[in-house]
Amino acid sequence: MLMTVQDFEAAARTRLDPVHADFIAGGAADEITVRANEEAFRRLRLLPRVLRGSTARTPEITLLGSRARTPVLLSPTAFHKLVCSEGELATARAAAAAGAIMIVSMASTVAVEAIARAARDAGADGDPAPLWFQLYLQPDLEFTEALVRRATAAGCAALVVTVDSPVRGAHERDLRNGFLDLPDGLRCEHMADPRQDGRVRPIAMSPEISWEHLDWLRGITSLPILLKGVLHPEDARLAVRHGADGLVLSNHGGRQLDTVPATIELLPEMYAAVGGRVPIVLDGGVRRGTDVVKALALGASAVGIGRPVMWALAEGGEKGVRRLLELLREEFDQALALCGARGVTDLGPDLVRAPAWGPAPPFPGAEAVRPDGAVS
Ligand SMILES: Cc1cc2nc3c(=O)[nH]c(=O)nc-3n(C[C@H](O)[C@H](O)[C@H](O)COP(=O)(O)O)c2cc1C
Ligand SMILES: CCCCCCC(=O)C(=O)O
Repeated sequence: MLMTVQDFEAAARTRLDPVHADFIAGGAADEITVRANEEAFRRLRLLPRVLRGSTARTPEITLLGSRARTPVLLSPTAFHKLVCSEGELATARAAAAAGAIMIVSMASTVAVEAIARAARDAGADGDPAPLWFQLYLQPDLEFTEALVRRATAAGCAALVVTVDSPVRGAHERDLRNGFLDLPDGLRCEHMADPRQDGRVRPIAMSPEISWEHLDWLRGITSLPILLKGVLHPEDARLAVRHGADGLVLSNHGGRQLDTVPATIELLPEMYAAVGGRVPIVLDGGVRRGTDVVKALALGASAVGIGRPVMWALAEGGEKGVRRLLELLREEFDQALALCGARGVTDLGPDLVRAPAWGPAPPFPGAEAVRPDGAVS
């Protein structure tokens, strides 16, 4: 029985080609950050309030003009057809049914126009949350602009610009497995270049990209822009100054620079840096409803999930992703109730306890300073 995100991971592993399972689960280099993301959530403790007389609870949020029935977003993940023949169409239908914002990856294996149609059709009797579109800014600005226009025309309500990828992270599992390209028959639909008879270009991850490119993007679109992958508080301040409307506090699920901190550990500092001026979406290691509560309590406006969506899609296609989103909603609702909260606005940092780090051990050979300041 599929009761937890972990169950989805185990079930997906039995269905997936092991090379593809590694592509999804893997991260950069020693995968220290991959593990850190989940471990950091596990280390945090919740301190609930009692006797609050709360009855109706609502998980709803409005984020940069997008209304959603859950604070759990689908972070952008590439190549859904690798794990399910319907690919992003299945994911979009499930997200629409759950009223969850789906961030379409620029590296999707279905075009954004078709994804948007699937979401609209699936959400017809409900209230589908809008799609957002993720972008790697390409040095070829004409191509980038055309893609922004396409996503906008398809109805995407925000742009999520991934900024943590001046080069690709060292995905050592993929290198060992020889997984260097999509299998025949699959392609990144958005990289087909109309100026070159539909030839599919590689996605450029370019160290040339700078704040000037963001300024350029700000000038060509009125959609809200979120920057995904800002980790340094000074960059968060710069992002606000350059007109970003939101941040996705993300370390790319540990797939770019290994050994960066867990995102949940960085959240209080990032929240302080932006001072509530723009919303923060956090992703990386969110696996439980209690993780959602912890992130929102520490200042996130919403959270994103990456790998769990791929596992659910591999396990059960559209139905699998629907079940995943439902189980996270149930867990989140139960955690809210147990915290004595009615909704996201009742959550604050007073509900979270972090373990004390304790004093760092002295460097080998360094003089030890005693608590009274004396040097031994
Ligand atoms: C298989 C896979 C593909 C991904 N593709 C993209 C992508 O195309 N663009 C992007 O910005 N991030 C991508 N990411 C990163 C996710 O958006 C997200 O930051 C990360 O998965 C969150 O961590 P989690 O997997 O622990 O939930 C990908 C992650 C995975 C696992
Ligand atoms: C060269 C294609 C890269 C697609 C982007 C996928 C991604 O971000 C990942 O983490 O994997």
